[in-house]
Amino acid sequence: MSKDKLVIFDTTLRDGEQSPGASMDKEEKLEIAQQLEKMRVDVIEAGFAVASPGDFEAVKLVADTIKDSTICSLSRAVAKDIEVAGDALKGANSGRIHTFIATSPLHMKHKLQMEPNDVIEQAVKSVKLARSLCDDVEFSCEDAGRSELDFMCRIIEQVIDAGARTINIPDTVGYNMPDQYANTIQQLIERIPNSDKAIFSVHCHNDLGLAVANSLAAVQKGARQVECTINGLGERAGNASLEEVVMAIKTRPDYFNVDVDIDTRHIVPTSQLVSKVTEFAVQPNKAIVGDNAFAHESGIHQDGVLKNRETYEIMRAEDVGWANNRMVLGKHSGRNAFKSHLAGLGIQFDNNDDLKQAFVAFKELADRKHDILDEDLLSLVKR
Ligand SMILES: CC(=O)SCCNC(=O)CCNC(=O)[C@H](O)C(C)(C)COP(=O)(O)OP(=O)(O)OC[C@H]1O[C@@H](n2cnc3c(N)ncnc32)[C@H](O)[C@@H]1OP(=O)(O)O
Ligand SMILES: CC(C)C(=O)C(=O)O
Repeated sequence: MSKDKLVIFDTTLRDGEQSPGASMDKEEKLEIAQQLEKMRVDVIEAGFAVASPGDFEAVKLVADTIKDSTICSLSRAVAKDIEVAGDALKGANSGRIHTFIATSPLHMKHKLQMEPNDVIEQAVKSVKLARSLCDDVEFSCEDAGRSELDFMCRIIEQVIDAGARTINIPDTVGYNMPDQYANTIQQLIERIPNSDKAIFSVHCHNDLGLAVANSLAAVQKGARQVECTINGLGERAGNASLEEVVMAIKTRPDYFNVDVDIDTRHIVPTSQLVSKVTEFAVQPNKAIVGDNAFAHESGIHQDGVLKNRETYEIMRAEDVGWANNRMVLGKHSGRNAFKSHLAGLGIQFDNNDDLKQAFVAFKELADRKHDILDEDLLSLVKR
């Protein structure tokens, strides 16, 4: 049986850009969008067109240039925002207006200062306006993670009737636990009478480090779009990371009953581009795209990987865009990796005693020095 497609919606250029210090100009956004298109991302949220003249120009440039991915602009449930988003998207091959309004009691009372029924009315009006400008409309219940299920059922049923074709359920403040969030998605799909007319989407924040876990749990309960960002960039602690979501699905086809179209070989180059443009370094131990994600320094691991990579690697470095996996010689390394590395430098040992002696000298050096370079090894062997 063929698997359902999971839509990958990248919001690096919108929610990612909301990280303090990560703002991008239109040329930078276009360069990243081109890389995302190459990777075969389904939807690229290029910005929030009404936010500034520069962001309008950026969304417009991306919409006018990118042909293979759908280009999206965010907008509040406010007529002007929606009209400006529609204007910016006019040149798109495939455009999407994404409109949102908060649905949690806290946000409605204190931030919007609106009655719940008025929130529903404004949402419906906004979706209708967006549909008059664009066939593809997404609606988000902001702070869905702290919203009441009955109220979300009411508003979502009505926005679907008004023409929204993607319904996004953001855990805006990263408050939910995986089973709780997945249960919300399942309940919404089961209880909303017209839920079959829309794709349910998830958008998770990482305040408790659960953004990817929550997104994947929701996929198991029927979500068919995941909103995510490269390197997990995003407001506060960030969003679900695209590379982690995609590689979880690719690596565990036995577990997930969905598939993604992403060409994963572009993941590392895209991560490096986003890091260069935003000047946000990627931590070395970051899954998939960190420098150490496919590096081994411990002797037992190195020995295993030399015999069979699968002993300590669940993915191939080459499949996500690294040139290869890496063996790093250091204080935890063992004789097998040491010997194999020196063989790569053209050095063979005549007998076991020579190897033993060189290895003892290497361990002494590794206790003193952080990074062992090939020059260090060569001079050590000469001695
Ligand atoms: C969870 C998220 O990531 S939501 C997206 C967050 N991203 C951004 O805010 C980035 C872009 N934002 C901006 O450039 C500006 O905030 C703008 C242009 C949207 C609005 O700017 P301003 O008009 O100066 O309003 P300001 O930002 O101070 O306040 C927001 C106003 O929008 C209202 N509002 C907030 N969300 C919504 C919504 N989804 N629909 C309708 N109104 C909303 C607030 O209640 C507030 O209204 P008030 O001015 O009557 O009190
Ligand atoms: C506007 C929505 C999609 C959002 O970014 C959030 O709630 O975090």
